[in-house]
Amino acid sequence: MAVGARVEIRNLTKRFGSVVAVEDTSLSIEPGQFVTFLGPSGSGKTTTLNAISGFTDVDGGEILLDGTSILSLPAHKRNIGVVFQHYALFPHMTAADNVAFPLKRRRVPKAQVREKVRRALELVHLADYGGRLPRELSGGQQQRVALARALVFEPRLLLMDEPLAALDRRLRDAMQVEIKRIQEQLGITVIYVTHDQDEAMTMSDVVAIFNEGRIAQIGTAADLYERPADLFVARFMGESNRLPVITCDEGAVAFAAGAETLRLRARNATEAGVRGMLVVRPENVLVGRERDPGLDSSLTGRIGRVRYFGAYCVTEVVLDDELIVRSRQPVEVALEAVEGDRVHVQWNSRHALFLRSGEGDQLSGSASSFLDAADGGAEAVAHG
Ligand SMILES: Nc1ncnc2c1ncn2[C@@H]1O[C@H](COP(=O)(O)OP(=O)(O)OP(=O)(O)O)[C@@H](O)[C@H]1O
Repeated sequence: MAVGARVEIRNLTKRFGSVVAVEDTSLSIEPGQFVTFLGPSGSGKTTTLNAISGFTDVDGGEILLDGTSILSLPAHKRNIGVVFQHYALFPHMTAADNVAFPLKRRRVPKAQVREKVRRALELVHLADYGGRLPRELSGGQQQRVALARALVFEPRLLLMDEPLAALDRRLRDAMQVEIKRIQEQLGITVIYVTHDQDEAMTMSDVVAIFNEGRIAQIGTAADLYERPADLFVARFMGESNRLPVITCDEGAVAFAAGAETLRLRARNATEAGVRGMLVVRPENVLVGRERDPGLDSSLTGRIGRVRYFGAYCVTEVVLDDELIVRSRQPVEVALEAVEGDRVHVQWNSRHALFLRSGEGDQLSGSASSFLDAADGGAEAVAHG
């Protein structure tokens, strides 16, 4: 059985002309870990992956596999399995011949090739499909052949670049489970690139959030969701309500609600006068006709759009200055309300996090948008 490789990236830098695709990035990956690179388009995920696989050269830094530099080795000598979004199978070769290809290139004796190909196809549940051409296989089956081909030479590290992006939702869910099963069965290290935060959250031991060629934060899905290091991570991981605020003193921020300035609690606010956002997840926001004495933070507004999703409801509350706060609650908990009803939006301050504005954040006064979803997620930011 293969055992996973340890991967060490130190101060990696890669430029394409004047574009800095990866900037001074460092990362340590433990043997057998499943690490996902998540981030917006153009943030450097693929370039980092390609630097590891050897498909791209680098301008600076070091990449070590089990303590040994691999940068001077050509891609095919690194012994790393790679799967891309587009299966890249040879169309004129059967599934079995496709899987055999890396072994033949490594001059593995014929008798061993047959046995290894059989085992690899079995691993991806395609034992009976070896004789088919790629065009005679579904998208999901082709991707499984690509996976078998990447695993057949028993690499200790597998790189996957959006391998499921071309598949439909149901097939993608099934393949996520398959990939996890295979990774756990083999014990190999996996680095996985995706745009899809659900995929990242369900599959990974560790998620690295990329932003403009750097890693903004690395941690478990729960770390990133519950303790985002900055506004970029908070916005990228899940949905969030974000209220533009300014800190007033320890544990409190000021929020301009129309003509009024309200004081809201924010445990992690320290010195006064810092601009930023108060971040509260929609699942921690309750909407009620009365103030709930158990919740220490409250704003008033009018019911906007209410959407029903079967298991839960999303209620939008429009504040006086036309900002929207969104609440997501199980249907039986959600307030039955009609558009225009006057209500309280409330939360417990232990669920509110103050995050200072960074250079890239939009903070154009109180009318700035403060509610959005991650890349490709739900809609809508500012109201009106
Ligand atoms: N071969 C190339 N030539 C020129 N610029 C490139 C090349 N490859 C990548 N870049 C640029 O480098 C930056 C990082 O690209 P990269 O493909 O690593 O991002 P990504 O996070 O993988 O994006 P996506 O999710 O869209 O694949 C981008 O600005 C991109 O335009």
